[in-house]
Amino acid sequence: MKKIEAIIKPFKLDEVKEALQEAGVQGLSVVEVKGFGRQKGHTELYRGAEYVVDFLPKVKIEVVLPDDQVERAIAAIVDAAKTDKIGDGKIFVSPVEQAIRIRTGEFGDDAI
Ligand SMILES: Nc1ncnc2c1ncn2[C@@H]1O[C@H](COP(=O)(O)OP(=O)(O)OP(=O)(O)O)[C@@H](O)[C@H]1O
Repeated sequence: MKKIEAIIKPFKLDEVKEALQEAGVQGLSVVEVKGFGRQKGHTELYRGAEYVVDFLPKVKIEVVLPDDQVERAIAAIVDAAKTDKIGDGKIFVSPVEQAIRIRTGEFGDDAI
């Protein structure tokens, strides 16, 4: 299993969620975050206003999925989240040791 953490522009959340569902993802978590990337010091548009990039509001999607779904999910996120402007976001992938579905007691891929 792997965990994908995708930090995206907030207005792209619905589109990315739908793309992930189409790619077979069964569940995910969303966290509101603030951050900056390499482009600090530049300005970025957020809801029609121009911000000097310090800490910009972003949304982080966390999804744990079987190894064989990772490539498809990444492609779905990139496709849905891309605007070709700075601040489009980043995707991080890390290994997950175990998952447990509390109600049923299932483990591993069966629990996702
Ligand atoms: N190395 C990192 N570690 C953790 N979070 C990061 C990292 N880089 C970027 N982020 C998070 O991702 C968000 C989006 O990054 P952003 O797209 O601005 O990166 P960038 O490198 O400047 O790319 P771009 O050139 O497309 O703007 C940041 O606001 C921050 O929350």
